[in-house]
Amino acid sequence: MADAARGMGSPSLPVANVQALAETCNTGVDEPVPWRYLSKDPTAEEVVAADDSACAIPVIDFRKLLDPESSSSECARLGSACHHWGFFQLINHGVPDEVIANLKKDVVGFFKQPLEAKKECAQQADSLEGYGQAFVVSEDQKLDWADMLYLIVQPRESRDMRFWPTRPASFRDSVDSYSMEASKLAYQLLEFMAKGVGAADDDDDPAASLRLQGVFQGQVRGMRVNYYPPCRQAADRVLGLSPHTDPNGLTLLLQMNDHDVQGLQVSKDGRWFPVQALDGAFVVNVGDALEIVSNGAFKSVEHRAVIHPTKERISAALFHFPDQDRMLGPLPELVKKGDRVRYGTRSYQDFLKQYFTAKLDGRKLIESFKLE
Ligand SMILES: O=C(O)CCC(=O)C(=O)O
Ligand SMILES: [Fe+2]
Repeated sequence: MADAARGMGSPSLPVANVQALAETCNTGVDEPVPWRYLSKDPTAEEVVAADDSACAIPVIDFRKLLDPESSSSECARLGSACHHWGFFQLINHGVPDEVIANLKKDVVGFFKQPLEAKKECAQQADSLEGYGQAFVVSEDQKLDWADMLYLIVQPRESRDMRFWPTRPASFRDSVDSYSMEASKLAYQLLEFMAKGVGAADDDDDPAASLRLQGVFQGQVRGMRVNYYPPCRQAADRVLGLSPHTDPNGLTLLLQMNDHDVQGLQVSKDGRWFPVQALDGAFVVNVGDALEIVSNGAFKSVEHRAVIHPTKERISAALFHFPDQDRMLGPLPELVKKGDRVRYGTRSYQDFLKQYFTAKLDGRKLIESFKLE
């Protein structure tokens, strides 16, 4: 069931461990950053000032979504955020602080271990699951300044425990609780997102919500923990994650460090908007699959991660995949009255395979779904 989401059959070419490389480069006097990591040209791009709050991605209050008094106006804000930004921050989401704190503690603890200990969870030759790097498909491709730990976390029966750390001792329990809670939240969010589309005459069309939730219910969740080491010499020339869209439906992202180190940037109108992740909030984004099923009402937007010169950053992305054994196309319930069907219908498994093997820039793959 989870093979396509594991990147099975589409492994990444082996490259250096970036945390170890960064230690050498950051401490060595004359240790240059290898050219393959110098992918960014700071003079050729526009980045909006981080402190300009008027430009920030919208903040959605989950409590207001639940409250009948405020639900419909907050749903409309949610729909608008998903359409115009493809991103929002979610506050008052109800995932217990303790569950998040335990995940953070154990994820940080995992990356603190010596390289040899982390390598006990190393990727194997046939998939992307485990500790390593992703999306390296050619020997001359530019590389990301990051390591990752990628695990299929739900449903339980699709877990491959070979890749799950045993240290810190509570790591597995923490990921189990977190992935359960966050998956429940994502399922509830989908209901409000369907309402936010306003596809039916009646905004509260339960058929649209149920249909959208049905695409994701009980399906695969993958958690990718990104470790971005600092880069003293060339922070403005390297990228932690190069511009991409997520191939799944909905992504819930948690920053593991406090707000003093930020790194996520979202593309809008040709400019990069830095995200100031709020402590305890989720950064939520729409992936390719959700853009397709919503017939473009929600946008899967390009984003990237930049690097701090002196401080590490860690984030955990929980990817919610749609049913991998079915064809993916716009849901009739989500095609607005009077609108045309804007995306084709194709095998989602083939889509994922292409995503994992081709390293297509930005929105190239999702654009290929669009009908003229
Ligand atoms: O680290 C971040 O802020 C972004 C992570 C991300 O985009 C991903 O894992 O797909
Ligand atoms: Fe992403």
